[in-house]
Amino acid sequence: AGKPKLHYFNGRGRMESIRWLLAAAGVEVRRTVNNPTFLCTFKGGTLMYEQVPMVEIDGMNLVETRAILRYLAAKYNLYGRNIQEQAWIDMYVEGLKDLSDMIMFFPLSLPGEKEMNLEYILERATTKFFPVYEKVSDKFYHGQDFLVGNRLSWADIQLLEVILMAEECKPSVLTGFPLLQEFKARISYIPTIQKFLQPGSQRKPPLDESSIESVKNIFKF
Ligand SMILES: N[C@@H](CCC(=O)N[C@@H](CS(=O)(=O)O)C(=O)NCC(=O)O)C(=O)O
Repeated sequence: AGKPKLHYFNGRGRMESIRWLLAAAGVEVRRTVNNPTFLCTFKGGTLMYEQVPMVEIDGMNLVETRAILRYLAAKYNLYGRNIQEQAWIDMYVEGLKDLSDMIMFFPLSLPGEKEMNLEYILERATTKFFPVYEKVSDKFYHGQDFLVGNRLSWADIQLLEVILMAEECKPSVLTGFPLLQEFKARISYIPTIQKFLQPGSQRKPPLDESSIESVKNIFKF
């Protein structure tokens, strides 16, 4: 089967977690189609909700970010060995989605709300979410290196992505979470992930003012 083809604008947004998962699985992608008129080129039913992200893979035009992520996690053996492990992975990735959504939409904050929103993000990250993963990490001292089933899964990849997003908000955000600091170092050195973290990979930079304008123009909001 050919390489997956990603359809999205040339920025992070909802597609970034998909790029992470494909990169961690060592899957090369065909060039991302980020032509601002792409929504129009798919009229007529081949783009289910006429929305992106859309990933062309295995003869399908997959849409809906969570559906795409689940398909890729299962396809590349990153979704647990059984339904119990899958449930643990789901609990971790859905909790992480709540935090990553806050950070993803932060650049779109109204001018007078940026400081308040950032404060809320950091408070949620350090009091609600990171303590959960720090506690889970405690088992790392019992010979386990990963969140679920003692092997790399979608949950580990998503946690690393969100840790780096939170550090972009506040570089010292992991102070007080020594096990998460070790987790970050360990997962970052997995060869496929280490390559994705190098310049020149498919990884996108945080949204800046100019890319926000282009997103608003493409999606008319
Ligand atoms: N639930 C969908 C939402 C997708 C979505 O809203 N996509 C936006 C682009 S973005 O918000 O992800 O940048 C879009 O295509 N909007 C165009 C439209 O809705 O017509 C998902 O998770 O994939």
